[in-house]
Amino acid sequence: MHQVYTGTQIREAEQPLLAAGAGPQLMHQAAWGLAQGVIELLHEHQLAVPGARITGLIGAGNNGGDGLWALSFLARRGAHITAICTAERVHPEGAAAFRAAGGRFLSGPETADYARAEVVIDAVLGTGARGAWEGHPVPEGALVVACDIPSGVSADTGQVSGQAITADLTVTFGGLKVGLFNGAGAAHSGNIKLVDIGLGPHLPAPELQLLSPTDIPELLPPAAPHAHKYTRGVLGVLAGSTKYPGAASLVCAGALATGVGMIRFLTQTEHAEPLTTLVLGAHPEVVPATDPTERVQAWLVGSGLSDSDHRVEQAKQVLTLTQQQQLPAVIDADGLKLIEPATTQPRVLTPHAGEAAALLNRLGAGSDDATQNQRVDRANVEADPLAAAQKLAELTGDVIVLKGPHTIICGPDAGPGQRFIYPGGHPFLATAGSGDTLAGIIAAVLTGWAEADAAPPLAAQAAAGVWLHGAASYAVAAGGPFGASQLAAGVRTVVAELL
Ligand SMILES: NC(=O)C1=CN([C@@H]2O[C@H](COP(=O)(O)OP(=O)(O)OC[C@H]3O[C@@H](n4cnc5c(N)ncnc54)[C@H](OP(=O)(O)O)[C@@H]3O)[C@@H](O)[C@H]2O)[C@@H](O)CC1
Ligand SMILES: [K+]
Repeated sequence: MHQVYTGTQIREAEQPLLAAGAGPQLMHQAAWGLAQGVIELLHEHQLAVPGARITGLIGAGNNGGDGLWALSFLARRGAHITAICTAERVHPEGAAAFRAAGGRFLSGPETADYARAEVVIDAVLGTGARGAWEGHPVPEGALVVACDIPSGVSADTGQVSGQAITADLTVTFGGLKVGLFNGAGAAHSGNIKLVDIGLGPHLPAPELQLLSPTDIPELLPPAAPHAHKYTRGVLGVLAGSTKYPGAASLVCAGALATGVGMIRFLTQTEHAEPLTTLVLGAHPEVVPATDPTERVQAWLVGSGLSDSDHRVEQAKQVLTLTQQQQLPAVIDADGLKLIEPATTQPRVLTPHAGEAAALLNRLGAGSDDATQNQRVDRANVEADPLAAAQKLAELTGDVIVLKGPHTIICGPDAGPGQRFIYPGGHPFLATAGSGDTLAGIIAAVLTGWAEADAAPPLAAQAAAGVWLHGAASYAVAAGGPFGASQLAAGVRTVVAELL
C-alpha cells in the first residue's frame, strides 16, 4: 500500500525538521534523488550522462534550490549544465553550488542554447506555488523531469489553473502527492519516482491510498474449504435491457470470474425472452429469477438498464428492497438516476464523470457555497475528481467509485481504508462494456464478504475490485486489443495468480 498526501500535509511534516535546522540536508537528499532520476531517464533513452545537455528552469524558492543542487551533482558525472532563472530571486546556496560545479546561467542571446537541451529539469514551482502560473516553453524533443511536482499543477488537488509543464518523469520528495494522481495533474506527471527524505515519523494519515498487489489477497473474499454455493454468496443481478442486452452478460462474466456461489438474474418478464436467452447462452450457470424477494446476499442494479418503463420499475422495487433488507448493493449506470441518498445500507455507486455531475446536481451539490445555483458539469468533475467523489460520498452516505483515467474510490468517512486511487488500467480498457464488467467484479467482492464476521471496509472492498479490473486489463492486453467480453479471462488469470 502506498500513501498519498496533499502538498500542504508534506509541508507541515517538514516543519519540525526545518525548525531543527535540517533544511539543507533535506534539500541535498531531494536533489540527489532528482539527479538519480535524471540519470535513470537518460539511460532508459540510451543517452550517456557525460556530455548530456541539461538545462534547469529555476524558480525563486526551494524548488529552484533543489534543481540547482541536482544540476551540480549531474555536472560531477560529466553533464553539461545550464540554467534559466524564471524569477528575479534564486536560492543562494543552490546558485553557489551550481556555479562552483561549472554551471552557467543563460541570459539574453545565450538562451538560444536552451533549444539544444536534451533534458529540462522543471524546478520553477513546487509545493509553494500559489494560483495560476504563466508557463515557460520547453524545447521540442527534450526529456522533461519535474522537481517534486510539475510546475503549474497544484500539489494539493492536481488542478491546473494557468499553464503547466508536462513531464516524462516527476521525482517527488517526502511522500506521493495527490496532485500527481488527481485531475489534470495525472496527465502532466509522467512516471513518478518517490525519494524518501526522512519525513516518515512526521507524516499524518494520508489523504489517499494506492493498493499494491500484495494488499489484494486479504481484500478478496476467502474461498473457505467447506463452503457451498449459498455460504459463498448469491448475487442478484438486475442489468441489461432490450436496448443494451450485452450488459447483462458482461456483468455476469465479471462476477463469475471474480468468484460467486451463484447469480440470480432478474428477468424482464415471466416469459422466455431474448435477454435471458442471451445471458444463459453465455453463462448457463446463471439462474433466471422472476421474484426479486428470493434470497440473495447482495445486489447489482443498473448496468445497461436503459429507460424502459418496465425495467425502471423493477429497479425501483429492488432498490427499495435492498434498503429494507440493508443488503450490500452496487448501483451502476442508469440505476444511479433512481437512488435516494442518506441510507445506512452498504452501497457502492459507480458513476463516470458525467453521471457523477448529474447526481451531484440532482442532490443539490451546488447550493451550499459560492457556486449557488451553478450546475456541475463533467468538466468540473474531471478537474478535481477527488473533490467530486468526496462530495458525492458525503451527500449519499455511500462509497463512490468515480471511474476515469484514474479511478477514485471514496467512502463517506475519512480515515484508513476509506479513500483510494487506482492510477488507470491499460489504455485498451477504454472500451464499451468495461464498466459493466467492473460493476460485476465489485458486486462479486461485496457478495463474498456480505456475511463474513471481519470484512474489510466497504471502500477497500470496492478498491480491490477496481484493482482487479485494472490488473485484468494488463493481463488481456498482452494478447493485443480486446473487447470487454474478453476481460473476464484476465480477471481469472489475476485471481489465480493472487490466491
Ligand atoms: N522546505 C524544505 O526545506 C524543503 C523543500 N523542498 C522543496 O521546496 C519546495 C517548496 O519550496 P518553497 O516553499 O520555497 O516554494 P516553491 O514551490 O519553490 O515556490 C515558491 C516561489 O514561487 C513563487 N510563486 C508562487 N506561485 C507562483 C506562481 N503561480 N507563479 C509564479 N511564481 C510563483 C513565489 O514567489 P513569491 O510570489 O513569494 O515572490 C515563491 O518564491 C518543494 O516543492 C520541494 O521541491 C525540498 O528541497 C525538501 C526540503
Ligand atoms: K517543479
